[in-house]
Amino acid sequence: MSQAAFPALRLRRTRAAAWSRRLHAETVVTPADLIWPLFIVEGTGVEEPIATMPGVSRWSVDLIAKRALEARALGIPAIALFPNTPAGLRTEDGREALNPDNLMCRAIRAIKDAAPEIGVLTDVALDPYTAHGHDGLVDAAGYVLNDATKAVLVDQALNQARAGADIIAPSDMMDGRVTAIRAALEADGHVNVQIMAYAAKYASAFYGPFRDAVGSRGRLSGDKKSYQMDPGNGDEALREVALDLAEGADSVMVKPGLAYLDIIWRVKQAFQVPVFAYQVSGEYAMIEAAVAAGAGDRDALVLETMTAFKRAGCAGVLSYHAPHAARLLGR
Ligand SMILES: NCC(=O)CCC(=O)O
Ligand SMILES: [Mg+2]
Repeated sequence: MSQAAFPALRLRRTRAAAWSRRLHAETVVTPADLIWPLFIVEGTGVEEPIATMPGVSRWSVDLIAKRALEARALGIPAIALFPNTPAGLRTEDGREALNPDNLMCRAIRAIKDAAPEIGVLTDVALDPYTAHGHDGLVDAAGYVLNDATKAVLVDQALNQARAGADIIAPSDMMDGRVTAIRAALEADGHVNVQIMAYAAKYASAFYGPFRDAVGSRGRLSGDKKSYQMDPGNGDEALREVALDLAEGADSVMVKPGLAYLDIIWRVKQAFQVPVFAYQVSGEYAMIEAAVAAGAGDRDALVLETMTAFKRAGCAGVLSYHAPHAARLLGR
């Protein structure tokens, strides 16, 4: 294709006026692109601020229902739930994950009562329930067992679906769990419950504040490198995504977000499926730290990062800044 040369071609011409910039925008973010992750804690009327995530709190079940109403008012289609399980209920086998009256299930029911039109995404992994802070069952040497964990995750997913979850999101990185969860959901009648697989989840340093939020930081022995991915690996991410899609995932996630835009792009180009990014706790904290230091403007940083995720190919973004972004976008 031949194109004009300067001065016939001036790329600044279409940037000169605001109306024209809007007209030529290639990427548009709306509140419908957002999923809002929320932390749940026991009690009534409880809001517990999370020190490493200024502006983010844990909420008791009654107040979580209010957040769902807030999401609805802001045009946010879905929320994601993460429980801070009381210390006394954390065990080696994480069995509280299977309790039909656990914090997660009570929160799902409260949200479905208050705002049934809001999608509820639930995390499948054992880390908020285990005494050792790992996502699965560990053997005597501290290795996270794949197949034994997978069996528990299936029961955890069913427990969530029976409470009313709309999207089951396995974040554990065990091999083969999507097949097993899909089969169990079908057999139990949950044919329209979706699976969003955390397909390419990296062993990242950006999860620190999240571990504070769910209370697993001090517990974690060792690291998660035997199940989460090496940050240097890109081809392997495509294999992870291919496997989860073949197993029946409806959508896939790349996590963390901003440092992995190339992975999002490669996944979208290779598979043309719905890809979601998780802008994780450490990314949230970085933006807030920049704002607190006077080094950046929150509104601009939030909107620019959201736009970057969409440009890279995302169908949507899980972000702790979701309500803030929705407020900005709804103006
Ligand atoms: N399974 C969910 C997460 O691990 C979230 C991590 C974060 O926000 O840092
Ligand atoms: Mg996998």
